[in-house]
Amino acid sequence: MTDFLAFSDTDSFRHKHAVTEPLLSIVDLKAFFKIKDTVLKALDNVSININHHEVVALVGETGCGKSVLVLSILGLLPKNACTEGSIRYLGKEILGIDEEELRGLRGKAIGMIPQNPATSLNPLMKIGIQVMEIIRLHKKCNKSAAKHETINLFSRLRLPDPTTSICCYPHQLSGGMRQRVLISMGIACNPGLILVDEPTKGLDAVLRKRVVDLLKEQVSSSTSSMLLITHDFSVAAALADRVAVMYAGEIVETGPVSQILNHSRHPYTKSLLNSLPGRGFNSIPGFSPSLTNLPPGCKFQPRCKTSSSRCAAHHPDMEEILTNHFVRCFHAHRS
Ligand SMILES: Nc1ncnc2c1ncn2[C@@H]1O[C@H](COP(=O)(O)OP(=O)(O)OP(=O)(O)O)[C@@H](O)[C@H]1O
Ligand code: NI
Repeated sequence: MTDFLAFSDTDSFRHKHAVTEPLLSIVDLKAFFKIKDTVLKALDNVSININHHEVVALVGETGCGKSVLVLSILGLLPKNACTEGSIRYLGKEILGIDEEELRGLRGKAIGMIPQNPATSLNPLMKIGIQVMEIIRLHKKCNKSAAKHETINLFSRLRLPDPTTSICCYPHQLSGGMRQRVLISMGIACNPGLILVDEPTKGLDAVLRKRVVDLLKEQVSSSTSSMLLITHDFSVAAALADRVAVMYAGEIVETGPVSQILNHSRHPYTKSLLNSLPGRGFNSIPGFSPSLTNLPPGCKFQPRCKTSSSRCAAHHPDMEEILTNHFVRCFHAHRS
């Protein structure tokens, strides 16, 4: 626990370390699930940095490993998972640290806004109490100060009538309100890094815009960085500085948001963008490979229209084709 005292004062620690090192640095992260006699490779050598005050969007089809990446950062993977590699937060290794140290990290240094508002709140507890508990745990403040902060947070997130809504139970709230309660829990302690899993999933257009605006406000009014998982490129476009595209457990392209949206070089990213309603609605033929039986060579090759024999035999490395724009494709230069 002592090792992580630095996390309890993230801003001053961050100041000392200036911007010389990333806030979060993930290097060659692997995550496997053992299922009977087979091994499912959910993450395969994932490397990604998140810099200070930066929003990185992680996009990719269902099952490609986005949530597993977020859960591995917080040490929340189930027991049948094995991990290898390195995850450093402000220079300290956090992969494989013990539960007590993780508790000191979660919520305070790294906040999480989980994927499912319907199952992520305790149905038997008033929502105000659930938020106050996080504040009291990490800020070591008394009940009335935590209550005051919770009301402030709720009004910042425009939950109607914050002083009465803190006494509501989750079932008394609409889906959009529950989503805002989860956002308030994720940002309650002003963490250095906020992990946000599909914040707009299942919301209508109006609520989607409201949630995006709230997250935008949080990023601009604090020093937080964000790892944002989304299927929705418009959410990435509205919030992210950088986009990382995942396919079958690995990152295949990363770059500044405008570069990825307008000048992507990986055939998978291009196909994803072409499958958007505004860009032709062309679904990607074929399916993602089974993570228990991955093809040799490039994992996208079986679905790729521009592949060559080299792609089927060899696995491409990430290559920087323009400043800060990395692509895992032998043919990135030709497009
Ligand atoms: N507890 C588990 N045991 C076994 N396999 C798992 C477990 N959790 C996830 N997986 C597998 O790991 C892979 C990645 O799952 P993950 O939930 O990270 O996908 P995702 O990219 O978040 O998808 P979605 O967009 O649907 O949320 C999937 O093949 C999934 O079936
Ligand atoms: Ni997920």
